[in-house]
Amino acid sequence: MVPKVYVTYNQVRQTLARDLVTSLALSYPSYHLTTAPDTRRNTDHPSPPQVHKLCQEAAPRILADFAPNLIIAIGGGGYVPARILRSFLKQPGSPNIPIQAIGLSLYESLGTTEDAQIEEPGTKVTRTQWLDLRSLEMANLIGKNVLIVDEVDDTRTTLEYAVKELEKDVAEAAEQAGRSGEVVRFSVFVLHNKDKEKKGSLPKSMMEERRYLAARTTGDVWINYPWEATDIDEHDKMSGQQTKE
Ligand SMILES: O=P(O)(O)OC[C@H]1O[C@H](OP(=O)(O)OP(=O)(O)O)[C@H](O)[C@@H]1O
Ligand SMILES: Nc1nc2[nH]cnc2c(=O)[nH]1
Repeated sequence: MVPKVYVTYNQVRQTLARDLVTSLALSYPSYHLTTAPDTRRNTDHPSPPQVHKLCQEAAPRILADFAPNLIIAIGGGGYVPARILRSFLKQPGSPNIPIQAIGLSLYESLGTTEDAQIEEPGTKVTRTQWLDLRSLEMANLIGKNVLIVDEVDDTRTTLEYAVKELEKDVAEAAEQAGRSGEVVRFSVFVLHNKDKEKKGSLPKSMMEERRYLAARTTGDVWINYPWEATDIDEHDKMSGQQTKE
């Protein structure tokens, strides 16, 4: 059998860039030419057990400090971490913490980059699903603790939108119920927070009261989560390579 050799688009791009710089350097010897650092070159491939363990590790702090009565998962990326987390937050003798979902979308694969896995941020957050805050169950939330879960905090645009809009809607619902003095205490959990300049921001009180928790802080790398993989064996291979590196 002929062995398969995998060459990624990034390797091809890097090789072409290096060759171009070499030939330009020959033509323009008095210039110092070099390839610019490619911040998008790096990708991360957390494995399913790694994702599981990030949730497990965060659960005691979430229970102790946030004590959530409800989890709101930001779909699609927040669904899986929220569900895993629920198992670790389950207390003997108490029911599971319910999960509600909101659907927000900022990133799309436009198919314009060479690396089809890396998506481009859009310019605005689109609501694809929202909560009915006038419902009886939601009215029960007034005065309670709500944990918002997403998988990644990149530019923070999505989280800013989610927190702002939820706070606004909950305040309206509380007013309508004649309970405007009672607030909902929102906290945030993400698997990964990228250490970069953020476009969005979260309420000062949330940060000061440490109601924001990221299981890991990473560089500005594109993270390929296992639930997005269309070839899980390939994803598994990439995770394995990273673990060895
Ligand atoms: O910090 P930000 O720059 O806002 O990016 C983070 C958001 O981007 C992704 O969502 P996406 O818009 O891709 O939707 P999806 O979860 O349905 O894929 C991810 O799930 C976060 O919600
Ligand atoms: N899957 C994934 N979605 C994102 N949305 C914003 N940043 C990321 C990322 O690094 N990975």
